[in-house]
Amino acid sequence: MTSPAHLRYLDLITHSVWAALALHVAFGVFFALTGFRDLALFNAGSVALYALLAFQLRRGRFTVTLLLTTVEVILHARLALSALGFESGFQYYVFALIPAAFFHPHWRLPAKLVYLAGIAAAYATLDLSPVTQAGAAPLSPDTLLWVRTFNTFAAFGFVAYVTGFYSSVARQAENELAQLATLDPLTGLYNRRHMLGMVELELARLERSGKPATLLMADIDNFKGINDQHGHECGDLALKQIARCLRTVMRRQDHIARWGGEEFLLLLPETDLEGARVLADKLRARLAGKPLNWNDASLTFTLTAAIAQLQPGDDFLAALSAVDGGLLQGKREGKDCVVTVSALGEPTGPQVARAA
Ligand SMILES: Nc1nc2c(ncn2[C@@H]2O[C@H](COP(=O)(O)OP(=O)(O)OP(=O)(O)O)[C@@H](O)[C@H]2O)c(=O)[nH]1
Repeated sequence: MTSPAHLRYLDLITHSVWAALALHVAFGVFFALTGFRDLALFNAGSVALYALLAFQLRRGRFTVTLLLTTVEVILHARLALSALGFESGFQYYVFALIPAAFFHPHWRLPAKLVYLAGIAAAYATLDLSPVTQAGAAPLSPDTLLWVRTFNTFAAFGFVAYVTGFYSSVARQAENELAQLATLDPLTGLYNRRHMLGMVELELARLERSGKPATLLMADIDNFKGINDQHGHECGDLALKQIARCLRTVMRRQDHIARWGGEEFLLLLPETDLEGARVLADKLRARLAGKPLNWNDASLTFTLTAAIAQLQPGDDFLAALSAVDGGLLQGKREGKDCVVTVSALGEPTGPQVARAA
């Protein structure tokens, strides 16, 4: 039973118990100094309770902790209000119990609603009782103002802490979801779906600006042999390193995705064929210069690439199939080379270049 939600809640409850302990020490001293002996004694009992709860929380018993805390908060509020009156603001702490119960990771909604009804009823008895309204021995107006202000800030502070805690959890979860939706989990590069969105955007830009963009498809040579000889774990590590390598060579505005197993698609905005060829050679040189050390072996990689320039009005799928065809041609002609094709699929210029 150690799900992330469980661990998060345990964190929250642990911080809250320590905060409650500190608060009760402070109030214990205050009540002792102002002559409220009963309240000081109750605080001493509360400090002992919170110390015990902090200790047993290590075993993850947060339901017991929440229920005992609830009883303590309500009894304490009752006692303090009976002594000092409703104006002292000790009832505010009851509100701080609401988020603590609603974020409980194992309680279902009906349990939360029952709990909520229970603390609402307890609050109503505090609110409606003449004893807790008046208080037996009210403080001086100045002291009362200080106590109420302090209680307001402490209770609001707690609610703000819980809300902030869970809003940062929600933000983190959103970021993780966004990453899952856009990134390839192994290499951290864009996934195919996100790349299609980027392509759409770049094509729209290309239509407006008229500046060329180039598509570059790269495939690692003989990758099957890496898996077969050194295992899948080595293959995965190699892919990660290759992805890092490719990314360091590209410009910031270039886009790269893991298109398939050991196949990468790059979209290079404002880059013509000549620029793409230079980049492809840089990629090949960088790969050659970055061997992967695996056990006693030093593994070097080569890639075959195909490039096609996109003009305004070009169809992306046709260009994609053109670079796919270019790749096949490069593989047939010995790999470790760059093949230039037109977006319509006909080879243009020097078809296969090997200079690194
Ligand atoms: N470790 C690992 N291997 C992968 C992954 N995705 C694809 N592969 C492997 O990549 C290899 C691709 O094999 P092929 O398509 O024959 O390509 P190749 O061996 O690179 O041959 P050429 O492309 O002709 O040079 C297969 O063994 C796949 O299992 C991955 O995520 N991790």
